[in-house]
Amino acid sequence: MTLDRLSDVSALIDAEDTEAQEHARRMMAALGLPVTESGMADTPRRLVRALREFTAGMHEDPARHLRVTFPPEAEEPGIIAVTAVPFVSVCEHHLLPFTGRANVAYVPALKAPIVGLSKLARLVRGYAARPQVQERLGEQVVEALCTRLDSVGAACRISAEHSCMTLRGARAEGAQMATLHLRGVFQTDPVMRDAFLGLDR
Ligand SMILES: Nc1nc2c(ncn2[C@@H]2O[C@H](COP(=O)(O)OP(=O)(O)OP(=O)(O)O)[C@@H](O)[C@H]2O)c(=O)[nH]1
Ligand SMILES: [Zn+2]
Repeated sequence: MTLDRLSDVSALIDAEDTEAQEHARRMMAALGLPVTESGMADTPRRLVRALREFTAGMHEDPARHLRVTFPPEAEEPGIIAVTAVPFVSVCEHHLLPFTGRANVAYVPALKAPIVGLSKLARLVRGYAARPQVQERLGEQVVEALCTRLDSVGAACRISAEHSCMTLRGARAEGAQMATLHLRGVFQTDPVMRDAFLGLDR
């Protein structure tokens, strides 16, 4: 098959997922869902595709985005941050989506290279595109900023709504999970920590 058309690519992905679609169809049937009715006949395929989309980052290294760097623009690097980065993830317990926003910051070492702004957003969204728990997501973001960049500190604050808690189970509608990960100067210097926490106020 020549992959010169989007529909060809689509067909190839579906062919690879035949087994998953069959399992999805059986699961739905076992749940008593009317999977043979015309409206739902294509639902196993859509379900598998949706899960593929939510977990597309599983086999990639999101920290690769930090490889493209620029020379520093300022003598005193200070805090470099992106706030309100939106992301979608799926909790590893239920495979149900959780959606939220992250504030991400790092402080480059003196004269250390910096990264483009979008790479911080790509980092968050890349780690989010996996079965996750929010704690690990925040941890992975600061770990990457500390180990892949020449930085003296990194921070990540996430606020997210977990549909497994808000739409089912506890049904705590509107409840948000908040996590905060601080490393380096953000941990040792209260002024830096407060500056980070005050970024979107
Ligand atoms: N700490 C943490 N917990 C999460 C996250 N996402 C989902 N959970 C929780 O994972 C837990 C799984 O608990 P279980 O008791 O095994 O699952 P459950 O029977 O579906 O529990 P309920 O959701 O209380 O109905 C639930 O309390 C979820 O709220 C996350 O990112 N971090
Ligand atoms: Zn869950």
